[in-house]
Formats: sequence, structure tokens, C-alpha cells
Amino acid sequence: MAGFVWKRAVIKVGSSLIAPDNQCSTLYLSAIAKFICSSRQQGKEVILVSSGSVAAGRSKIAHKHRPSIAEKQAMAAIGQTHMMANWASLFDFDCAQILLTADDLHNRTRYVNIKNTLRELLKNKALPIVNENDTVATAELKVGDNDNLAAYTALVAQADTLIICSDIDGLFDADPRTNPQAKLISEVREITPQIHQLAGGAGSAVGTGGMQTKIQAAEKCVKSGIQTLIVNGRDAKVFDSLAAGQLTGTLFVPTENRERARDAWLKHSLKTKGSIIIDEGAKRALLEKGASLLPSGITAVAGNFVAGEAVNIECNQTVIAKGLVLYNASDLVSIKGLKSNLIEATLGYSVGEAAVHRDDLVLL
Ligand SMILES: Nc1ncnc2c1ncn2[C@@H]1O[C@H](COP(=O)(O)OP(=O)(O)O)[C@@H](O)[C@H]1O
Ligand SMILES: N[C@@H](CCC(=O)OP(=O)(O)O)C(=O)O
Repeated sequence: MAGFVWKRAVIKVGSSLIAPDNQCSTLYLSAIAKFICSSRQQGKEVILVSSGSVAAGRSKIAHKHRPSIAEKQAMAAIGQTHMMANWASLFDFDCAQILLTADDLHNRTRYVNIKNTLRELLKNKALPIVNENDTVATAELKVGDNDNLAAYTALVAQADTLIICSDIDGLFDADPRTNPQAKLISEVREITPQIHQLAGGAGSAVGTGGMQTKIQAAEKCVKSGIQTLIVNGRDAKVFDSLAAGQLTGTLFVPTENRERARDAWLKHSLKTKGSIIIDEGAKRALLEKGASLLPSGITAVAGNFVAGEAVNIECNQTVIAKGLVLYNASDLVSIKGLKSNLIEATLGYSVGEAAVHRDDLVLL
């Protein structure tokens, strides 16, 4: 198989690895944690999406064979602390808990907050651990499964890779539970209806969604240029291979270049709500150094946009870039021309030194 190259990955770990017998265990997590540590030492960035809260809390809440929604939510509330402690026991750096629902990902302000928080956590070398906020979310507000949640996380974090760790070697050409002749598919270049048909539901009592939700997750990622890998999280050798840069499991090959997909989205899909006018120095920093736009280079603000919306960036009456702005128009008016270390004192808050981060900016 070809080499495995990445810089920022979301690693999704399923319930069957965290709480195989409805109880937290580090049996399968040690190899994953070792891989996370060695990757970080090489300067790579990792975000975990971890399931397991319901499974880990199951034995703590009295319930009939099929727990009610409230019972499951109570299990998640207890199990989440056990799951986090289980991971934290494996690392000598900080783990950061992020609990999300679909609603958070669809709301612009909350989406921007999630993105900024992830960026800040990675900058500070903490390990973000994301799970669905099962305790508050009703079915219609939920993503529903952590495979799709991991794909959304990879998109919001602008990761280049999603690694889904499951209890099976990857995608097979038939459900191995019912067909012992099933063969592993090592590479998928196009997610066709036939690929969807290969997938069956969850294989264990603690899993949700099975291969179907993993293929949905891969589909979301590959069209945004994010390579997606399904691997067997029970096999420590898998992580030795990945650490050595060797692919294993099933790779879903991106159908689009990541930068091109991001640029096309910024350029064509987003309606601009205003303009930021910048000076020659800021223009040079953007064009020649690929820098973020700092408030110090802003001379004027036009329009009434809010943080997270798209704006044109203009110099000498020419639009030179488009990007997602981190501050409201009225706040930018207050901080234009100022050094970034004065943002907090001027506004009473700061979401970072840039007005538009270079990851959210496309040159025109
Ligand atoms: N075509 C397929 N290839 C591989 N596994 C499949 C396939 N169809 C269904 N499955 C089932 O999907 C299971 C993995 O999903 P799931 O039980 O939800 O685990 P996780 O907790 O890792 O998300 C496998 O154990 C397997 O039984
Ligand atoms: N949010 C739930 C997990 C949902 C889920 O997708 O589980 P899994 O199929 O094991 O990844 C929990 O923490 O129990």
C-alpha cells in the first residue's frame, strides 16, 4: 500500500474499544494513545472523537433490558466522566472535553466558537476530546452517531485526515458477520451506491450505525479533500504501521484537493456581507507572506456583518481576498488600526489576534 502522510487528523474511537464490556478499559486504548503521542512528537496535530459514554455509564443506572432515553442520557452523564478519565490516564498532557450536538454545528456563532476553541487548544498542545452531548440532545437535535460527528469535526477543524478506529479491519465486500468469505477492500476511490450497499449496521451491542455511518462520514470528508481511513482499533500493529507511515485498513481517497475545495467554498458558496478595507502593508502580508489579516492593517469597515460571516478584503478599491471574519463589524471599527495586544482592553474580549485567520481566507 502507498504511504500515509498527514498533518492534522481527527481520530474517532468507537464504544467497542473504550468500553468493550460496558466498563471503561485501556486494553485497546494504550496502542492508540501511543500513536497519538508519537504523532504529536513529530509535530502533527490530533483531535479525538471518543464514544463510550453510554456504554461506560450503563452499569451505573438501573434500567430494564432496553433503557429509556432518560436512562441513556443519565448513563451518558456518568459515563462521560469515566471515559474522559480513562483517556486522561494515558497522557501526560491536558485532555479537553468538547460536547457537541448537531444544533451547535448548524448555528453560525457556535460553529465559529467551536472552530476558535479547537484552534486555541491545538495551539496550547492540549488534546481535544469530542463527543456528542447526549445528555441534552433529543433525537432531532443530535448528529446521532459519532462517525458523522467525527466527519463534521474534521471539517470544522480543517483536518486533512479522519481515522475511524473500529472493531473490524475496515470495509469488507460483504458484512463479515453474515458472510465469512467477505474480503477487505483496501482502497475506495469513489463512494458509489454499491459501496453504500456493502455496509450493514452495528456489529456489537455497544456500537451505533455500523459501516453505514462510517461510509457517510467518509463521503462528507473525501469531497472536502480529507482522506478517511477505517482501521481495526483492536490491533496494536495497525498503529505501528500508521506511525511508520504505512497505510492499513480501508482508505477512502479524497476526490478533491483540500485547499481547492476550501477555496472554492470560500469563493463561490459564501455570500459576502460587507468589506474590510486594508492598507498596503497588510496587502503585502496577505499576498506575499500568506499571513492572517490583523486589525492593525485595517483602515475602514463597510457593512453590518457579524463574526463568522464572509467579507471582501479590499485595498485601493480592488477586492484582493475573501474570508470569514472573526469580529462583528462594529467591533472591528473599534479595533481597526490597533495592535492585536490591545483587542481585549478595547473590546473587553478577544477571540484571537487576527481579524481574518489565514485558514479562512482565499486570495482572489
Ligand atoms: N461491509 C462491512 N464491512 C465491515 N464491517 C461491517 C460491514 N457491514 C457491517 N459491518 C459491521 O460494522 C461493525 C462496526 O461498526 P460499529 O459496531 O458501529 O462499531 P464502532 O463502535 O466501531 O462504531 C463491524 O463490527 C461489522 O460487524
Ligand atoms: N455518543 C455516544 C456514542 C455514539 C456512537 O456513535 O457510538 P459508536 O458507534 O460506538 O461510535 C456515546 O458516547 O455513548
